[in-house]
Amino acid sequence: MLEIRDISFSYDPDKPTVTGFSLNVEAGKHVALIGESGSGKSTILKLLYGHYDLSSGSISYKSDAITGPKFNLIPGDVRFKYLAQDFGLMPYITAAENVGNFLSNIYKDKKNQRVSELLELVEMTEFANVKPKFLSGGQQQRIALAKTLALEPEVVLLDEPFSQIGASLASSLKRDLFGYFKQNNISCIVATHDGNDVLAYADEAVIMKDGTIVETDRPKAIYANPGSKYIASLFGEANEIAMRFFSAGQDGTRLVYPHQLKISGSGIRAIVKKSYFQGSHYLIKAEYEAGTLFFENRVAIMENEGVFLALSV
Ligand SMILES: Nc1ncnc2c1ncn2[C@@H]1O[C@H](COP(=O)(O)OP(=O)(O)OP(=O)(O)O)[C@@H](O)[C@H]1O
Repeated sequence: MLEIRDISFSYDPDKPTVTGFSLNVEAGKHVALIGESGSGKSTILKLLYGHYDLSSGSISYKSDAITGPKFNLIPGDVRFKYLAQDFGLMPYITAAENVGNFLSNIYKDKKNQRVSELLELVEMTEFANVKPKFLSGGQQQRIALAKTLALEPEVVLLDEPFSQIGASLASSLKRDLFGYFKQNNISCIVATHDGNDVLAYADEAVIMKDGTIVETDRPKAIYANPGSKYIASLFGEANEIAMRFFSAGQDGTRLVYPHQLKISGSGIRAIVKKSYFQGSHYLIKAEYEAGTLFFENRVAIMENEGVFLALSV
């Protein structure tokens, strides 16, 4: 088990970057670190890979301490693999050579077989002999993912691993990749600013803000009951609407996703401002008494048309 106990770290002594972060990750579990840009996700992954020395707290894997550059010349536990946002590929050797770069040349057949298997996993077989400098950003990212897995790590640390990969390929790649991790009992920690990236695949979601954990639970539980507008907005547009709009005299606010509002005969009066095509539906931006809100509708609505909105659940 990977145990992260109350760790703190700062790049600048006057400004803490990560404070009091604790997490346990069991073998084969998938954890998603989700948070806005600058919330400290990449820093956590780098600390887990021993890139920096902790200010306080401890990290251990199967009871071995993970320490920073003060204690090690080369960062990283050999059982871990870290995929940074900049991929770290070598530009002048082919995609296949990059993937097999860390594999031993003694068993050539075994090496070639492993490289082919990994290229197939990331759907890059046809680009095996192409150098990364001739590949697109998304293709390079897929090669980097394959390279990360070459040495059969026990724990993978992935920083925004799908950021450059188009939506259609990303969904099949995610299915294959997370399936592969489960099959091989590989623990995985993924940093992302988009909760939707990992809703289907993470066993646990850790929501980060300003270097601390604001919520941790199963993704389904967090999505259903987001706790704050910040958390809800990590899964897309979210409305925070005063309870009085739903029930006269009630205090407080309620977080409502756009798909939870529908046009009705009565309810919140709103004036439509814009309709955004989303494929299967339109996301409609409207103004109401308390500001702006978003709801979903099957068809576009004319600007300045008045509607009444009610909860669809
Ligand atoms: N090498 C560095 N030196 C100084 N400050 C840094 C360094 N790297 C990151 N920071 C700062 O630390 C904070 C956390 O950054 P970090 O990269 O961990 O956030 P993040 O959540 O991964 O963001 P993103 O989603 O944009 O990658 C930010 O305020 C950032 O500006």
